[in-house]
Amino acid sequence: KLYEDVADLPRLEYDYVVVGGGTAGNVVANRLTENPDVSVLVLEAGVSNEGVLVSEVPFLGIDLLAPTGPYSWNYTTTPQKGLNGRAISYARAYLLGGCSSHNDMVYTRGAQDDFDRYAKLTGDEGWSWNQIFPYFLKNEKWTPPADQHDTRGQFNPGIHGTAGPISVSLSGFQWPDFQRRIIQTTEELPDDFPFNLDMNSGQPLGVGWVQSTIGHGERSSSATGYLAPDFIQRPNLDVLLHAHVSKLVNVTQHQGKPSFGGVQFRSGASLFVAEASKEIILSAGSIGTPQILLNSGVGDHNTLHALGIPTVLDLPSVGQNASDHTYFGLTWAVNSNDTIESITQNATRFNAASEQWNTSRTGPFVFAQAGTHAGWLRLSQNSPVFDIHPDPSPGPGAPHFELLRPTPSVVSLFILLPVSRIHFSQGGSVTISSGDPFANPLINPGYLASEFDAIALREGVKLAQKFFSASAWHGYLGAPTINLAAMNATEQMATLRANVDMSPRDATYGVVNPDLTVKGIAGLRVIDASVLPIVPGAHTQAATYVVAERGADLVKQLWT
Ligand SMILES: Cc1cc2nc3c(=O)[nH]c(=O)nc-3n(C[C@H](O)[C@H](O)[C@H](O)COP(=O)(O)OP(=O)(O)OC[C@H]3O[C@@H](n4cnc5c(N)ncnc54)[C@H](O)[C@@H]3O)c2cc1C
Repeated sequence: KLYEDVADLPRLEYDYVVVGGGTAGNVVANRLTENPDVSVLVLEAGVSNEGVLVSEVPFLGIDLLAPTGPYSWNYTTTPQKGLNGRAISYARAYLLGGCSSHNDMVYTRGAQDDFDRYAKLTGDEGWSWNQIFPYFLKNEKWTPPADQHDTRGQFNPGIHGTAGPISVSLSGFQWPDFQRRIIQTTEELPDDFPFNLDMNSGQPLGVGWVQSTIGHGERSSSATGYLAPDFIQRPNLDVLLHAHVSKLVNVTQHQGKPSFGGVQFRSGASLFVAEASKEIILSAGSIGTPQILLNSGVGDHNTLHALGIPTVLDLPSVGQNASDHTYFGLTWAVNSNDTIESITQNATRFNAASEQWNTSRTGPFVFAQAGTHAGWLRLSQNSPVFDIHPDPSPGPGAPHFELLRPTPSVVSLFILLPVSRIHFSQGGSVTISSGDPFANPLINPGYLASEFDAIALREGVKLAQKFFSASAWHGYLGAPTINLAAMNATEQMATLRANVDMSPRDATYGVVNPDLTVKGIAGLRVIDASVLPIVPGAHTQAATYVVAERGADLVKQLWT
């Protein structure tokens, strides 16, 4: 059941307490409560996703991405060396479903090479592409687009799940002229921009149709999917909103290891403790999870000591090695009236679109503004960057960057995502600077921290320009609307992960073992995006879902 007020909660003792009702947390809660003998409490700091129109309507999702507002944690990064010392706003979802309730809904699994590298880095074949693949299918429910258009040639039905909780579909609204030009570009410049029938096959390179976590014209999130009415009504599952977790408490020793028996959280003006008899599972995401570990005395001893936090376990890797994709927008004017702006800046069309969505879940409002297509591309093998920097990608089948978000707009926007972390020392970090567990953490995504990132970004800009140089765009594309030389470069891409890294069981670095248990602590696991050892060359919600699906199985295996 979903609770808004702690006073209504039937109890404060459960088998499992899951911290964070986000993308991963709700998966774990759902799968564990498949067993009616098991009880689970989810503690979520944010608000309900119910009735939040900007979360439900794909077209309006872009409004949610503002880093401030009622559905955001309102974070700011530390000054970024790679951005000339600028600090930037950093969006993180503050509502049930976490980032799956506010993200761009782009569905990308990543490359086979990404997961095979995870298997290598953790020493656990269970994280390899072949063994993780069934979890993609388990998570997904392939759904016809809202406009029921003929999708042949736009995806490969053989690699999609049909019965999972998360709906995935191709766009249910079309921009025919614009889309035709994209496909024409893949035919005109196939060496640089080959067509890829389905970028979710494990071989993402090329340009293909974007798939989104949308079903029947609405956003599909971990809240709407994994906490759907059939699941949230389970008598063994309680979800408490407005429950801001501060730290883990009640330390005892269990088989020679420290163990936390309780989770302290703030609800209203008061503090409460929820107890877990089996495990506490941290699913608070790449910022919340390391912050809670540090608040609890699990982290670098010197940092903790300086802040007056007693060390429970000296684990220096907590919050380190963070990385994020970098976002860079290029814009052009277009000679067309069939644009996003023709809806957003025309009250009559906007209201008509709204009405159409309300009555039939069709029309422009089912379109997620993340774009109709995406391209996953590599630097040329002969690029001089490889003379000064080893190739950071996990293999020849993985991209160095993405060209995303070609949308029929007054501006056509591209995003570039250099994917370059190859060594732990290159990462950013999430840490704390205060003994107050409710103070905002210090978030350093390490944007453009490595020379490789900057060079790859420059090469990506050239590729984006080349894409639009195809004759397919003649007469359509106007002048660039930005002056590249005067640009400040990069905004948040917000796929931050890898600061509670998985590492082999016997490794002296890392935070969690391959089974996601926290090293050196009993009864504590991390199941969210923060455990991925290196950011995948993809948007990260699909990877997070499979981490959570496998993570839940690992918990079940231990306790049954
Ligand atoms: C702006 C933005 C756009 C994105 N777009 C895409 C996209 O289009 N496609 C894609 O694949 N990926 C996208 N991502 C990335 C993807 O959504 C995330 O990587 C993924 O959802 C992370 O899941 P998670 O479970 O680790 O964390 P989250 O989903 O963030 O869940 C963490 C939950 O824990 C809660 N929490 C945190 N701290 C506490 C605390 N102390 N007490 C209680 N609760 C707490 C949070 O409120 C949140 O609900 C985007 C991310 C952002 C931020």
